[in-house]
Amino acid sequence: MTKQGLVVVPAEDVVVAAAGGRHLSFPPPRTAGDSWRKLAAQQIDLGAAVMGSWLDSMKASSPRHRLMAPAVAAAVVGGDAEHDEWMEKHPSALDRFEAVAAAAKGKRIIVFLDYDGTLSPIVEDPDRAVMTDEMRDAVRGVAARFPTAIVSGRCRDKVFSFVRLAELYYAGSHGMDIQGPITKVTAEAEAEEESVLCQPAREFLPMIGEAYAALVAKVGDIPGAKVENNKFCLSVHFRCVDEKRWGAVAEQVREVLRDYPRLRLTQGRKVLEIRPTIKWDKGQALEFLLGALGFSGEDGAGQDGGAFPIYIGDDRTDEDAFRVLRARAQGAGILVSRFPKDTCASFSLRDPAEVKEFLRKLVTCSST
Ligand SMILES: O=P(O)(O)OC[C@H]1O[C@H](O[C@H]2O[C@H](CO)[C@@H](O)[C@H](O)[C@H]2O)[C@H](O)[C@@H](O)[C@@H]1O
Repeated sequence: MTKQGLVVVPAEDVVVAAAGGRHLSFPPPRTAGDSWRKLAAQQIDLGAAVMGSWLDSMKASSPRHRLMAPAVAAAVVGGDAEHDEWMEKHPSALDRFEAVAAAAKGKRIIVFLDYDGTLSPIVEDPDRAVMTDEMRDAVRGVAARFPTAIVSGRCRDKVFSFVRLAELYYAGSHGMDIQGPITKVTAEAEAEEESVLCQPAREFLPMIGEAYAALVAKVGDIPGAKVENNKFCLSVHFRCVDEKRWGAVAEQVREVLRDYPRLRLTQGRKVLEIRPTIKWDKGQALEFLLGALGFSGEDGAGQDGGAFPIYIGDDRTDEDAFRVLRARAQGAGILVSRFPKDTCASFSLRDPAEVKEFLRKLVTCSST
């Protein structure tokens, strides 16, 4: 974006010049230093030095928007060399499309799509994160050819109201609420439950409801703060809160969590996420869905020549799914990001517009 000779750089999404694709191996090598181990520490520490670490974590993942000239922007993120190096490890999935298609040949492609920041751009108001008709067409096209799932932190009904495609699988609440495609039969009210495939955190529903009420009461007075009920998890948004008051948000959330030791905190893009302590995340949801589609097991063996899962996501919570793909040495994890980030994904795309282009290419290549 250009404004009076300056580049408006959301530092959360610091932009550096895109490097061309000049990458050879498939999948590309893992980020140096196994930085995914650091990502495993994404659960925010509730122990000593809690407030400092919460706030540091909130700031580190959500730097302020800044106005910068391109050269300054490059300097801030370590210059083009750092970006080039990162792009070598996580090349553009568009530039490497042929390599991805070749690796998938003879296998069953299964597509997993995160919602916010992947199918819709990040916006200030979570209720307005709509998807364009063009994106919907692209997803519809993919779903007509390959099993396709939306895997989102949002509650399943909410994300369905944005996507509005009955033929997809939906894994809402960070994978804790999985539903299969809605058919004519399951569309009938009483049969809807039959399309629910997995809800491992059901027993937490009353507790989540209580914690939601407590959070609304606690952070409701902080201007800009917003609590979103995602059914099996909760989001406390601080995107619109003055940075000086982020500490107050963290403090209030911590107070509520003190009363609920069976709930834990993770962090997304300018959002604190409260969820049950069960070992279930987007990675487990990915494994569950692969199994439901007949591709369980480490080698992804099953029908046809095995599975080739493609997972596209932009957030820390998507790393759980990228890690599963790495561990299974299967498919392709694609991070949506404009700038270098620690990730277990093999490839990258810059933004939802590139995601749309990638999905369209998948459709075209499967039709030829
Ligand atoms: O797993 P996702 O589908 O990516 O959901 C993660 C969270 O996304 C939403 O929040 C994010 O997007 C909002 C709209 O662009 C933005 O305002 C917010 O700052 C982002 O964190 C959603 O509202 C959350 O409930 C999800 O957990």
